[in-house]
Amino acid sequence: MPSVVSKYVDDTIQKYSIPKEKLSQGVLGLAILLYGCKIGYPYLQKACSRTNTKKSKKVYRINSNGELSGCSDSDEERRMNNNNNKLAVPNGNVSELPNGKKNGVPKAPVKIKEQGSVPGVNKEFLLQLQKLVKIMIPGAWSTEGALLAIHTLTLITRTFMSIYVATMEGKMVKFIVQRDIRNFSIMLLKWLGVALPATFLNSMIRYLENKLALQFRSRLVNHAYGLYFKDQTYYRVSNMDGRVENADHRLTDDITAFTSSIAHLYSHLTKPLFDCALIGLALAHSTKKMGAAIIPGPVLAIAVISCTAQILRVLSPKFGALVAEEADRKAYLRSIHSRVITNAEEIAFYGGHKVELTHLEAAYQSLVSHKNTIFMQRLWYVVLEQFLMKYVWSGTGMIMISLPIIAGSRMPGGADSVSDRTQYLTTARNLLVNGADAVERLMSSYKEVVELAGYTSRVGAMFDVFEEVSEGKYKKTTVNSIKQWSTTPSLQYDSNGQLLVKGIIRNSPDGSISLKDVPIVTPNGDVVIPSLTLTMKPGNHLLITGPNGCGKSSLFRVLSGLWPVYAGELQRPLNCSMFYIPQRPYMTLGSLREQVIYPDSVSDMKKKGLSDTDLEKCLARVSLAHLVTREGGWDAAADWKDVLSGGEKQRMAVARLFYHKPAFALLDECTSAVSIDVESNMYQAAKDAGITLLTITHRPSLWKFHTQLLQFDGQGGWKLTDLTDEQKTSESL
Ligand SMILES: Nc1ncnc2c1ncn2[C@@H]1O[C@H](COP(=O)(O)OP(=O)(O)OP(=O)(O)O)[C@@H](O)[C@H]1O
Repeated sequence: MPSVVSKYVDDTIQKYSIPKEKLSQGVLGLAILLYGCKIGYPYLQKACSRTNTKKSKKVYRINSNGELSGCSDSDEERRMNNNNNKLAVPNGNVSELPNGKKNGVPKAPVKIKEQGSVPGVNKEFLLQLQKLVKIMIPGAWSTEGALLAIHTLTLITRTFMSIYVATMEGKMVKFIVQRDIRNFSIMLLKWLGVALPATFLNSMIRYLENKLALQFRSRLVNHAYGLYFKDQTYYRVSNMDGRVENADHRLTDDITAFTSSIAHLYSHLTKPLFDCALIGLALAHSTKKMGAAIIPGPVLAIAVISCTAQILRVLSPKFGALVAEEADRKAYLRSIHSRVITNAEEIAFYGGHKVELTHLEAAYQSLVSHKNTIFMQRLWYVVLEQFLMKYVWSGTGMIMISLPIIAGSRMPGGADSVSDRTQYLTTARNLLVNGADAVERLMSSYKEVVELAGYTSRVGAMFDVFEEVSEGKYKKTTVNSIKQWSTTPSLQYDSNGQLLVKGIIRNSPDGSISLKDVPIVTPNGDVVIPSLTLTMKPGNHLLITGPNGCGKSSLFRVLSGLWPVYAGELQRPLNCSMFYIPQRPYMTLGSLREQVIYPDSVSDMKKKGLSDTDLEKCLARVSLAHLVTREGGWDAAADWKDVLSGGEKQRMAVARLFYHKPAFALLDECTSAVSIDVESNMYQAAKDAGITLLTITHRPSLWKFHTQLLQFDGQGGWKLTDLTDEQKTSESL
């Protein structure tokens, strides 16, 4: 491959009659040009380090005018100490309650940002980018590697074509001035002949850029989904950890923006670099042909480019941080929309549309005000950029191309006829326009690089959090006061006050569930129960009671592995031996069949050798057999969340129990909307199927199906007793 490229370069040099001995001078010009870029580079670095000196825990707030403003650590600390105004937004972030209204509209929530660096072009950005590139391009022989190679080749070919066209135009003008109609006509035909491949190449560049972006996106999305759906990470990211808010937005919009940005930047950076190099050579050749010295022109250009780069460096806004903040606010607005859609019925019953509207308006206003800030900053930056790059550079270009004409005639061997000068001027002007365009694109790419840093920071941070969370490393801002009994000696904290996961989880040898000195601790760090010790053997049906918020459901979360075992030892059978049914039943997408077999797929069902007749029996046990005819058969698909009533959804969830037949059923008030007679039938059927019940309930009618009673007192205490026949019958009454 390199030999092909070098042969092509050699051929081209020969074709454009660039004398080989003069090549070194061209390369010198290029080196000076690159040196200019090197001068510009510290500008990037300094800009970043300036940004990074502001690493402090920055708090953004929306003031009463809906504008964005920052406040210092001390401001934030003060607010952190004042917990009265706090509310936890759904994703676990801490927000400030609207403590005042302006025109009846509450202030938008104030988000406390994770401590860390502000996105910018720095070492962290390069490391994150490197990590992401490794995911997007797994190897040189991958599809992405091949696409990248073709893309690069297309970009180089396009540059050669631009030089060729510029030279042709120069010759055409020369033939016009010489009144040489024959040669002019031949040249015109050649020029038209080149137009077709040139336009194809332009379109190809755009096609390859889009194709690359999509290919990168697919790689990242596959990698992200792999992490997100590994070990219940999707649950832990939003419940146990507070660093990634609105993971849905990061998985969709942010990944798309990142991949489009990087694919665009690749062509936006590489093509101008090729352009600069090859156009520099061609310009040097034209200048030499005029018999003028090569050096003064490029030196002048480098000096001007360096100066303008310095000016732009000092005055450039922090686009990376602005873009990251914009993505944050978009994600927040989207999450509020999703809440309205998810809870539409409840909101409609309450007539809560005014409150929801004010939340939406506040979130939208916060996004609009931030966008206005960006537009404003861009306005002034683009004015400056355009002035420097269009006018200052054009003036410099005029001087550059006039120098050989003014000085050329005095040099021995310089071409000096009017037609030669015209040809030189046209070629040089075209080359210079292309070259200036390339340098302008390089300079303006800085803005895009900084924006890319914003997306990289969001996508990279998301992957880091996914990886850490799947390893059980959580970080969450805890604002609740730790309850008194949290000083349990078994809990261990690290130097940052984060709880350490020190408990042991083992497979149970005899198929029972047992806890030994296991505390129940919420993701906020609250210790709900300091230490719990009990054993549940198959056939021992356990009833769990206690006041609201005492930790009943939390016990199930620990048993299912959603919450960590911070201390002690948990022995449990394999996860497939336990089946959890929540109070709010979940209906999946798909057919009626898929509702019963969830979370199995139809192919899992076939592998198990089960048929629709078996499923019908499952439905019959929860008195739902009529659903098959009512809904139009097993393949009927609907939005089951809306189609089924509350009680029907709960019964459907219990029907899954009869399909999966686990050893233990963890029933969390899962029949609260089911009539008492059907509920009793379901419990009896479950026991008859050999399923051991662990039931959380406030209904006395269910006591008779159990053998043991676990009572929480709401103060961290608990009591485990056997249920006597007398208790069962008296409580059932
Ligand atoms: N995801 C969470 N993040 C932080 N705290 C939580 C979370 N889930 C539950 N908690 C807290 O843990 C405590 C116990 O909650 P749990 O759901 O176990 O109560 P419960 O006994 O099942 O109550 P109820 O009878 O009302 O269902 C409560 O104080 C609750 O606020």
